[in-house]
Amino acid sequence: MSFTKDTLLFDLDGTLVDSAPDLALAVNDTLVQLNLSTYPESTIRCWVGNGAKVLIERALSGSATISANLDPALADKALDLFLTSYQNNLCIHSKLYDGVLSSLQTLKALGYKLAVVTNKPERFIEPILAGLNLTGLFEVLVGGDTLAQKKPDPSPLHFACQQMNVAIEQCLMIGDSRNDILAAKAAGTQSVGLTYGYNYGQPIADSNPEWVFDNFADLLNILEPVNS
Ligand SMILES: O=C(O)COP(=O)(O)O
Ligand SMILES: [Mg+2]
Repeated sequence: MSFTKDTLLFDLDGTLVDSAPDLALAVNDTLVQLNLSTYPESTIRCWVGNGAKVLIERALSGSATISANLDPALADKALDLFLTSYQNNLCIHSKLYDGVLSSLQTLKALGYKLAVVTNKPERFIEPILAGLNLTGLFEVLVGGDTLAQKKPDPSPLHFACQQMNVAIEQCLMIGDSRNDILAAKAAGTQSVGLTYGYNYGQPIADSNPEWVFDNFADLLNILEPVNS
């Protein structure tokens, strides 16, 4: 299967960047400051995907399912601590997945418009891209707090399209999480699911994206030069 699209919407965490080590450090730093027990990175990895607020609420609950008894004041305080801790340590251990930089450069050279649509707070996107040498590749950066809704809601995808003046049908969404695939389906466009990311420890194929790839560079096999 191949197709002609000219705009690529990329998820960030678990797709371009393995950010879980730094997210886990900030989560555990927060828990230590609150005199609560910490969790292994392998556990925290499975809590990433719905933005900072949900991540810290899962950590306070010790589970992917947020406790109904969670104290809202504690959750607010923990979120503040987490955001400060993460802000100060965005790119200590985070790294690009194999093939990301060269593939993005190739796709840009092939004529694609590139955008990031992440559930991560918007303020963190640019510093992380800068820390990993991805500055200047993307036309638009949409964060989890850019709009009132985040993925799996389709609004951030539509917003990215409006900013780039393209139709949603011209776009392909590329992500590691069911939130990316659900958002693409709700927006009415196709998606690629990458198997190496977070997705709550579940296979991304379960969400039925049009393509499933094990490596980021596999994208190059379906993307021909724009207007070729
Ligand atoms: O930070 C998160 O919870 C998820 O971010 P992502 O949408 O880039 O995967
Ligand atoms: Mg992701």
